[in-house]
Formats: sequence, structure tokens, C-alpha cells
Amino acid sequence: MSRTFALIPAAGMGKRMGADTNKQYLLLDGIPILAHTLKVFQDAPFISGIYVVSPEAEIPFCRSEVVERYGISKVRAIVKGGAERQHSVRNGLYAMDDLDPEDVVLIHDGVRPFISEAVLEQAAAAAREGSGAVVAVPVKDTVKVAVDGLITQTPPRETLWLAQTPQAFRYAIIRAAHEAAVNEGFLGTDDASLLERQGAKLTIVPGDYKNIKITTPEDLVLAQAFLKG
Ligand SMILES: Nc1ccn([C@@H]2O[C@H](COP(=O)(O)OP(=O)(O)OP(=O)(O)O)[C@@H](O)[C@H]2O)c(=O)n1
Ligand SMILES: C[C@](O)(CO)[C@H](O)COP(=O)(O)O
Repeated sequence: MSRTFALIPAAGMGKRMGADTNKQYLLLDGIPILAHTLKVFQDAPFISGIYVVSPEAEIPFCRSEVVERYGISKVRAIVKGGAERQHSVRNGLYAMDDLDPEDVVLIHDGVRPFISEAVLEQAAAAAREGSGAVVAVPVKDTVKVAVDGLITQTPPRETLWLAQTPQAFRYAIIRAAHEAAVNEGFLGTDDASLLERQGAKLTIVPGDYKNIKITTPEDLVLAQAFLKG
């Protein structure tokens, strides 16, 4: 059976958090957010290996203060990130050269520490069945599309999902999609969009509203509350 690997983009600058340290290293219960996230993959028996993407200047810190300090022994490489998330993911994919084409890659934001092992497993299974899988949750509010401050449409809520991560794909499929995006100058905000633009039909895997992406200060308050259960 093909194997399952994790690719964890954690090379962002955390601008929207406005902290004086990159948000992936902010502490939750005394432990860096990134360490919380990596521990889920470390503890999942079906994960064969982990690749982390980090700002180049922070690779030694990431290695000593996160990977080694918290015993994330499955980490196979810490790869330097790029200017955009897509560039960081691409760098990670290009470093995963010992993967087989049919191995599954779970691409998961390093700042989403509340992902569950069960959802990881469901995403990997869905990626084995089709072109790829996106963990997502239904929209709770009404969504408006606006251009220059004027509302142009209200998409039917039942068709709308908030995409999270992991986004799961067979290695050959997602690597080719990133190569095509580079060649064609496409930049997307998630990995699924690189396949959608090619006409792929990806599977939604129901996620959890707790699987937040820690992006702004309010998210830290929520994250602390989640930890307290
Ligand atoms: N060039 C980038 C940008 C983002 N990420 C990672 O992608 C995930 C989601 O990105 P986001 O929440 O936007 O993080 P930042 O880019 O750091 O946030 P901001 O946009 O506020 O600077 C994070 O784990 C982040 O570290 C990355 O690896 N490389
Ligand atoms: C991939 C993602 O987490 C799905 O919601 C999101 O698109 C990342 O966006 P960001 O601006 O890089 O945080």
C-alpha cells in the first residue's frame, strides 16, 4: 500500500498577527504552536514521515527548539520557504524526492494545531480514491461577493465551504500541479486551486470548526479556550 507523508508549511511571517515573533513559534500552554501541530502527525501511526518548511534564517531554531526539543523524530527535512505559501509548498514538494508517485501527501498549515488524527486519516483515504481531498467546514454566515464595496451576489449558502487543511493528494498529482502553476504563472491561496484550474474534481472531507488557522490575535484567544476544553 502507498505511504502517507505530511508537508507542513510553516515559513510565513505572521504579519496579520502583529507579534514580534513569527506566529508559528507563539506559545500555547507553554509549547510553540508548530510543535502542537507536528505532534499530531508524530503520534499518528499511519504517517511515515514529516517535511517542514521554515524561513531559511529560522531553520536552526526550528530544528533545535521545535523538532528536537519536542521529539518530532519523523521529520525527514526542514526546507527553506518562499515568498508566498505556494512557493513554500513547492519547495517542500521538490524536497520530497524519496516519495513514490502514489504516496499521499497531507499538506497542512503549521498554524492549525487542532487537527485531529481521524480527519487526517479520512483525508488521506479520500486522496487515494480520487484526484485530491480538501478538509472543509460548512459556512455558517451568509456570504456576499462585493466589488469596489458594492455587493454583486449572494452565493447560495448550501454550496459554500470554508476550506481548511490538510489538503491531500497523491504525490505525482500535486507535484505536477505545482510545476504547471510555476510554468503558467498561477498563484493560488491554497493547493487545491492548482488542480481545480486544471479541471480536477476534488473531494470535500468534513472538518471541524476547531481546526482554525491561527492568523490574528483573536485566534490566539480562541486557541487558548480550545486547550482548556
Ligand atoms: N510564504 C509563506 C506563507 C505562509 N506559509 C505558511 O502557510 C500557513 C498559512 O499561512 P498564513 O496563516 O497566511 O501565515 P502567514 O503568511 O505567516 O500570515 P500573514 O499572511 O498574516 O503574514 C502558515 O503555517 C504559514 O507559516 C509558508 O509556509 N510560507
Ligand atoms: C490553505 C488555507 O489554509 C486554506 O484555508 C488558506 O488558503 C491559507 O491562506 P493564508 O493566507 O496563506 O493563510
